[in-house]
Amino acid sequence: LGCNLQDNRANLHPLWKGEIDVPGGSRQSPINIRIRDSVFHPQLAPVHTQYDPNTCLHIWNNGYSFFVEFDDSTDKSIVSGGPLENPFRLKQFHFHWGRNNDWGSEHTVDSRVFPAELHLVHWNCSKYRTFEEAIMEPNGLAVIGVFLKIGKQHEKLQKLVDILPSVRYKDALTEFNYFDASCLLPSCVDYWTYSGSLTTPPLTESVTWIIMKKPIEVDHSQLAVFRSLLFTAVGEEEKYMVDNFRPLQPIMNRTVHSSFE
Ligand SMILES: CC[C@H](C)CCC(=O)Nc1ccc(S(N)(=O)=O)cc1
Ligand SMILES: [Zn+2]
Repeated sequence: LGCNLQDNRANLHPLWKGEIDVPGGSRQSPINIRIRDSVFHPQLAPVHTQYDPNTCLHIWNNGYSFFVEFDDSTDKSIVSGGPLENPFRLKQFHFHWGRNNDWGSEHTVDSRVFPAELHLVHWNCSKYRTFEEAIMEPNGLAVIGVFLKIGKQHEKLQKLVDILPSVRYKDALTEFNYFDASCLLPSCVDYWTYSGSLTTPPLTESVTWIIMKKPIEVDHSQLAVFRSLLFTAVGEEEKYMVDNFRPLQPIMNRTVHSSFE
């Protein structure tokens, strides 16, 4: 009971003026993944991504993160397998990161925090007609989460890092085409999966989360460029886009399943 008797003042997040907890929410994200509490599911096949680099459209700074958006009018870029009954279409990917390398991820693993986390956002095109419709449905979205750790430079990510200064301000948008998002996935196929929510408004409980066990490596200078972005629009008092992660939410009566033993 302690978790939802939290002092609401403690939940006021600098990014949002309102409360963080959705009153009555029973499957909110992010959560701490306790490895020893996760349940191995032998039927959980590897997740299969098939991304067409030509479906990449643009990058935009939406004031929370920067979104790399894809053309989701066809089935050219999809994720299937794993816990998913049918293919889901890639809509966008984005990241969450900290003001330094000591924190920044949304999910944690046995309370270990990573300096950043990538989210590849897909929607259930077999059941719903649009992304906007799918985000309101309990099985509408599938988000692949990938942890980032500081290590060697991620060469394929550099193409994205180099263009970030062009979306420094909130609402800036720049054309960005031909990017293969699968280069951001770790080589290890192991993952955890659980039912959760969007981690920014509208916080809807519509996400099947697929959290990859292994992180990808980026170097500190690449993350430093993420931190040069702004939450604020041109003409506003500049606020660096950092710490754009949501606090951990109560697991309530959910089970995290693993695809590996
Ligand atoms: C009015 C609704 C609008 C269309 C939704 C735009 C959108 O994409 N929101 C979104 C997506 C992913 C996450 S996360 N961080 O992966 O859980 C959080 C928020
Ligand atoms: Zn996210």
